[in-house]
Amino acid sequence: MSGKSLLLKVILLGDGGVGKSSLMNRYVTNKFDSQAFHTIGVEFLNRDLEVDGRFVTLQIWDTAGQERFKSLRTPFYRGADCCLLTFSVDDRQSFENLGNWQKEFVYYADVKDPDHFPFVVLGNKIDKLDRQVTTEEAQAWCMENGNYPYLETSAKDDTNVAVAFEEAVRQVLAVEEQLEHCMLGHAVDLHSSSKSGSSCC
Ligand SMILES: Nc1nc2c(ncn2[C@@H]2O[C@H](COP(=O)(O)OP(=O)(O)OP(=O)(O)O)[C@@H](O)[C@H]2O)c(=O)[nH]1
Ligand SMILES: [Mg+2]
Repeated sequence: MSGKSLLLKVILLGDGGVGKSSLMNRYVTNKFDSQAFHTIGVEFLNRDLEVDGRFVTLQIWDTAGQERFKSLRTPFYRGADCCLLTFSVDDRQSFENLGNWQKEFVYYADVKDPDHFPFVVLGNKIDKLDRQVTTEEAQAWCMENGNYPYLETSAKDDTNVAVAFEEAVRQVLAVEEQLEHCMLGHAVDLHSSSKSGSSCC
């Protein structure tokens, strides 16, 4: 892989047991453990990938979703480029907690511009038959809370797992391109005599 790889930090958040560790392990090691233990604190794994011609090293941070580990996970939110808000489609409470996870992230990561931060929402365990959250409800939540991309995954069956992490990279690159575009706009403005130029950021 090229030495010009971009390092991106993505963080997986969501209730205990929704499958964050399973998604990370499926993506990085292509393994699934049906008896996985709860995470304590945080763990991270790297994977190199290419998205739309850009070489990226994805540093995936997997956090402990159980409430008792809050103080162990929150110090690691800073510097994240993307946040994957994860719930399990067979666990309604985990879906209803998405807003709390979003708020916890924004607060502890000290996100300056939450409206433009790249969040991606994952509904995991779609292999399960006893669904408690419909695709439409999840899509509606994403639309109302920041127009976030929504993907349904199964770490068990390896459904959409790579697609989800690639979408995270796309979201980060899109924000980056927007910023570059704005900076270019300002640079042009500096040399422009027009005072009515519009700005995008
Ligand atoms: N059927 C099914 N089970 C899954 C899937 N993903 C994870 N699991 C199972 O759900 C349980 C919890 O998965 P974990 O990956 O440990 O969940 P977690 O979100 O990391 O939980 P914490 O570390 O406590 O925050 C384990 O028994 C997994 O095997 C999935 O896509 N389908
Ligand atoms: Mg875990």
